[in-house]
Amino acid sequence: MIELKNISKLYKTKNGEITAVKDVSLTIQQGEIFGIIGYSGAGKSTMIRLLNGLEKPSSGKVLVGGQEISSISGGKLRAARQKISMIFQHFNLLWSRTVEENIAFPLEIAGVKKEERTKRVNELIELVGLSGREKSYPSQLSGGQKQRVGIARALANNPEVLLCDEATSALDPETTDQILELLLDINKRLGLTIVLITHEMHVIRKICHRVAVMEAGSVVEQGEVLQVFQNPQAPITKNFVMQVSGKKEAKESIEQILEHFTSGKLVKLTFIGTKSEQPIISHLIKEFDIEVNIVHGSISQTTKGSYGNLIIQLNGKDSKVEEALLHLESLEIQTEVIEHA
Ligand SMILES: Nc1ncnc2c1ncn2[C@@H]1O[C@H](COP(=O)(O)OP(=O)(O)OP(=O)(O)O)[C@@H](O)[C@H]1O
Repeated sequence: MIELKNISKLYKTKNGEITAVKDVSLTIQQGEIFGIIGYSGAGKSTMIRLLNGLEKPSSGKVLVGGQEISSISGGKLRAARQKISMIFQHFNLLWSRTVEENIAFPLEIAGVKKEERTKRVNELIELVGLSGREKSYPSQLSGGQKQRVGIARALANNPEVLLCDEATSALDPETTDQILELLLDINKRLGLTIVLITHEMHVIRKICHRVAVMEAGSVVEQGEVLQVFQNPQAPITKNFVMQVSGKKEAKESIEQILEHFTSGKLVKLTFIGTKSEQPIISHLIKEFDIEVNIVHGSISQTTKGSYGNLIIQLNGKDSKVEEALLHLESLEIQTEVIEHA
């Protein structure tokens, strides 16, 4: 759906040249949610502007739906950009227009007739969960509701690609989750390709299928989200993964328990892509007649299953504990005995 081939973008400034994007190649599949993560100045916004044709690359090619966005201009570019929509960190709504008038705006520009426009606006309001707020002004809405308007407006002309520019960075954690769930739902229902840029690994974990990590203009790592979480390579990726893995707390918990550790085995379980519905712990207790104490846990959901670690203390007959460990391995949960008394 989207292909970036050896893209570089240089800016000439008074103090010399700045390379905002350096030889980036990426392929984003149709229907995929693809995340680009990086700290401030990594080149994420420049990437978004290259993707929607607002900027031309200094070298390389940008293809969206087979069309080379980076080499067209004028009417052709405007037509191509109709397939690419965008939502923003600060929503960019028209403050003097109501919710329904904001959503109708791109339809008016596209010359859609009044009757059809009203029908489409109603569908979109329903889709983003804003029924009852049609006549409200943006100033009367919460941040989450404003972003819902932004999403509805972005979807008005049935785009093929939705670009999200730090779309949840201005929202509190709970509202962030609600908006991310809405994006996931829209991706599933409409098969829309979503590209999002963010500095928060939580956003990547929650909804992305694949991720590219950017640093100083380059993509330093890319891959399936679960794989990147499981085995981050670049130091910056390790930092991002730490944002959500709770590793520091785990270390402290282990140190604390080791001080008083007198019986059983202390085992670290690593879940990668495990189905969270499985009642693993209660099954261990019932089936193997052992005691299980949870010492520390940090398990997160990704679109491809659970990811994370659980540190448990197992007490019981040696043979039963061994059987329990074998059982866990049969469920493709990695086990590592950290300590035994
Ligand atoms: N129009 C421009 N002219 C000159 N330099 C620019 C321009 N746009 C971006 N840059 C520079 O390119 C680099 C990448 O900027 P960019 O805004 O793409 O990063 P970012 O990852 O989006 O960061 P942030 O989240 O802070 O916006 C920075 O060093 C920035 O100063």
